[in-house]
Amino acid sequence: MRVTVLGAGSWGTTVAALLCRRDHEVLLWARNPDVAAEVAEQRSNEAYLPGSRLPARLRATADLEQAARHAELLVVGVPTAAFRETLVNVRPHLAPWFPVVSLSKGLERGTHLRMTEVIKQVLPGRPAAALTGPNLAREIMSGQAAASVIATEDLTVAAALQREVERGLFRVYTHHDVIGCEIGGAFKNVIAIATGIAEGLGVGDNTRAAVMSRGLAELTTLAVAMGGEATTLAGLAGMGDMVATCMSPQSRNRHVGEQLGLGRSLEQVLGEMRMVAEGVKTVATVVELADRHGLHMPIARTIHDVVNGRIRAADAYRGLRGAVPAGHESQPG
Ligand SMILES: NC(=O)C1=CN([C@@H]2O[C@H](COP(=O)(O)OP(=O)(O)OC[C@H]3O[C@@H](n4cnc5c(N)ncnc54)[C@H](O)[C@@H]3O)[C@@H](O)[C@H]2O)C=CC1
Ligand SMILES: O=C(CO)COP(=O)(O)O
Repeated sequence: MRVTVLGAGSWGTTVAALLCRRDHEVLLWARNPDVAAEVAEQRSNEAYLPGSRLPARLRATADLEQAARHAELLVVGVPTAAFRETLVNVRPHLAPWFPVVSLSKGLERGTHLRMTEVIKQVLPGRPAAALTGPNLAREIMSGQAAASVIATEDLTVAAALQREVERGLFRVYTHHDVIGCEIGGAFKNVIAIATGIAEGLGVGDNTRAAVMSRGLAELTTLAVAMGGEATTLAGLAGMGDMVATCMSPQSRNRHVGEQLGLGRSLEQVLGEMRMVAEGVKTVATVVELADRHGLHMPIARTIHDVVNGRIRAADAYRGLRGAVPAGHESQPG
């Protein structure tokens, strides 16, 4: 099958390399022509996957029209801020009907839409799916075992996509709860910033575990309010991804939080990063959705205040002590 992957960052490039191992004809689109040339000619993408050797059969281009015309399956891995614009630009050149898979973990600013909803708006009539789970790109690129979820309402489509993506130690499960899976993937980035702050402030493991557990309660509450299922958030797309992102020094969101916890400014931290930390933007949408649904979300609201400079990270830590548990636990005094 001819597969086009849009976005030659760490995750888009990794998924493109994975798909080559499935014997697909994969074309990777990079916005930056230098990155496309490096992938095509040197078999590397040093800015995003330093030290990794890419498959010889992986092709790359900076020509979006060529990338769109190649596709019999479209995989979109640009940051969420560029997601709609990228789809609008490929739309005139796509053949009809084939499915579109989102790799991106975030929510659209302003509209509050999930990425599969953006796909359905811009490319109506096509099956839209999300590939999500605890999938730190560098580990998967180096061939370590990992599990992921392909989420789409139609399980026949999900099973077909599972067959196209799964390979070797990269195990793919199907899921019908697209809302739960996408909210989990987007919201865990916010909780990773919170655990990063805790890390930077030098707190203990108990505290980080508390932030993660209460964070899981928040993302479950929001997903259910939006029509998702609570059990989804207990799986790979919720707890699994949250644990990987909150614990791993490879996570960009956790890194942002850690640097804030060390007393640095958001501008400084983001200014030094070439890669995206989606949680920084997602948190505003999460708070707006919490307001719309009347949900108490102390961790998300606190991180929102930090990101907007209303409170310092050190004060956020004190604020996080007020995190109100959901379910059977009662509020601490
Ligand atoms: N890196 C990872 O381990 C994982 C990332 N993701 C998600 O995948 C998405 C992409 O992340 P990464 O590849 O890690 O990001 P990255 O920061 O490594 O790369 C982003 C890529 O998008 C390109 N880009 C940025 N703005 C653009 C625009 N306006 N138009 C077109 N291209 C643009 C950049 O040039 C770069 O090639 C994010 O939503 C992220 O949350 C999901 C799972 C794992
Ligand atoms: O989504 C990810 C792992 O599943 C990657 O997390 P970061 O974007 O924080 O690096």
